[in-house]
Amino acid sequence: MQQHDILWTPPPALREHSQLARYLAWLEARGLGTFADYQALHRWSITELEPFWQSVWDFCGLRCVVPAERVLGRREMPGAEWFPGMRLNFAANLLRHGEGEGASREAVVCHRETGPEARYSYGQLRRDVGALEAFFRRQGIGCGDRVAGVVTNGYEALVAMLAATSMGAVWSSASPDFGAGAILDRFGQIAPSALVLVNGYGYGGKRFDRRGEFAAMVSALPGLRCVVSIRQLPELGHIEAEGVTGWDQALAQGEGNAPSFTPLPADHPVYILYSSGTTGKPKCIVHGAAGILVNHAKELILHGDLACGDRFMYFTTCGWMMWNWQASALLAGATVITVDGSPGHPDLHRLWELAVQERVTHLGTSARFLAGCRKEGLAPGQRFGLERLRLLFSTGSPLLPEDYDWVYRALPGQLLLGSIAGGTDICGCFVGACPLLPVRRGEIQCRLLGVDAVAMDEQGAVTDGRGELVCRQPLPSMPVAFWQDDDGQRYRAAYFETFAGVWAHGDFVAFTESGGAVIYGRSDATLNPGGVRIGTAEIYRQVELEPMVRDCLVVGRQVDGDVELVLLVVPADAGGLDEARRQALCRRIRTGASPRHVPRHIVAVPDIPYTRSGKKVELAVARLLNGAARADNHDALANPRALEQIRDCLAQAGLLPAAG
Ligand SMILES: CC(=O)CC(=O)O
Repeated sequence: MQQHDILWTPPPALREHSQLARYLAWLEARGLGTFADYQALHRWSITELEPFWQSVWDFCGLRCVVPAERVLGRREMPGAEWFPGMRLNFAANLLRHGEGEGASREAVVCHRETGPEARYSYGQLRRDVGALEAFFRRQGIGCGDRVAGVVTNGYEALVAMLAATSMGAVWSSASPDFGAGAILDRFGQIAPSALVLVNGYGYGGKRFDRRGEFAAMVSALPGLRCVVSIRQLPELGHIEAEGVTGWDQALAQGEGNAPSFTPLPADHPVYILYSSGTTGKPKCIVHGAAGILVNHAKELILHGDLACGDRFMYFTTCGWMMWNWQASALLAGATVITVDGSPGHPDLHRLWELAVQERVTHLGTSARFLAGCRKEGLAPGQRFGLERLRLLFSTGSPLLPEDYDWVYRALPGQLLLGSIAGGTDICGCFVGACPLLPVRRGEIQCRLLGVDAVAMDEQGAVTDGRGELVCRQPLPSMPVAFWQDDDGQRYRAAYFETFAGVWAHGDFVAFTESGGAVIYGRSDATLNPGGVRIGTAEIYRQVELEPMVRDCLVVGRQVDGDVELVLLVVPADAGGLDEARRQALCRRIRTGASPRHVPRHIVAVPDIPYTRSGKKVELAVARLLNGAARADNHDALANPRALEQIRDCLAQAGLLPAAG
């Protein structure tokens, strides 16, 4: 199989009846345009930004109380002004399908490691949102306050977010497996007035009691006016701290109240998300209501072909923006199936089994999970059928061509594999899935509608080759601000310093002739041996195919004004890394990529460090290798010990600079 070979073509049913096909007919019927193909539609969407985004709003039936005076006021970046004059409520839009007969439709199904599954209708969800909002208001929480959650991916997290955003409070969440330090690094900056907390969580068949640490954390957040505690571990009591109310009690106190759905300006903050914070305190990224709504409607309804009656399950934690994305599936009237704990417990079949049991139509996971399934030789299609699955999303890191092959070998051929990429910064995607385009091996299908993305070389010229992923025009879901960044200096520094006036995302990318995209890794981790720019994913693509390798990471070591590549490898077995294996790895890299990609050093290590949302931590290792005394923020890592182990291995290999 070659890179870019077609693995899937849209069947006639999608070409005629998908939401995107209906949208095309809708545009034509309204005289907005007739488009021969997706590329023509995309061109229109970036040349006519205002009619395009208005058409998404209208086609998806989004609601506002006062319409906008126009779609775009100021259009310069940073600072583009979306939907000036509009007044709307975010939660009202997510719950709009729960009205009238919609009340009985299933809204949320929760699968937990720590208890039986639970099902909730849209009617129940609305009632609980109204009750929790009323409870919050009685505690003096209101518009503009921050409501923070340390919660698992389940029903309570959705209720709390909707209750907060219904009254105009800002929702921000972390996952309970974060260390208390990592949570305080985040919430300590935004000073929440309310905190919703679990007493512990289950992961991989084990139960983790977090009451002691979380009680201490409550004391370290002085602005709190109320704390709601969830007995995620039902055999344990609530967190013992001042002002704690149990979840059921809080709902009982507010029972009988409907959500207020307070109308607010388009840029009113709804979410605060965080950068990974591996090299310092996480940045607090503030997202606005209308921007998230219209962008998620586009991504989920048009690109994801999600509709009322569909069943949507994304494996995520509340510490990753894919949770916020998943919540927006309610916008389409879909049923959201939440899963907590480990995707690999009791084994890697868990997600596939749940997908069958819950008749899931849209399943989302990470490239790492799919690679794990390939390596284990799973064949979920043969084992479970999975005929209802229409779309499989993958993100978190670039999906290997071999994993495209695995998907179309091991899963039913009808499904669209939607590799998507963007991130926390836009709480969405620049490139991703399209039901009207073929899926090509190793390639993300397209630039999304309304996204004017190109690759730029280091001089700021658009290139057909590999370059920095930039977005040349504003997107509604670009952040409205960073928290406590009144002059916008940190915001500008994060995206607008590489090239003036355009958003540089920090990914290293190439767009293909057919309009698809291949991501080669983070651009700040690109390697420059002999002046040739190499994306880290180009090397992972080769190395991770070797059965002898369980995991790997590559970084550049500065030597005499040049860079030499250092490959860290976690061997898959007790065989370690002898000379024959090293040579085999080098051979594969040389033939699969190029001689330039071959590492100068290969070092065996016990583990590779990951962020809490599952990304390899290249920068912290590079800093270590190039003389930083210590990585800045161990709390940001899922497995901080890995960094210490790597330091020891690098020292043993004589690769660390002499102290002093
Ligand atoms: C959509 C994404 O890009 C998600 C991520 O990888 O963080």
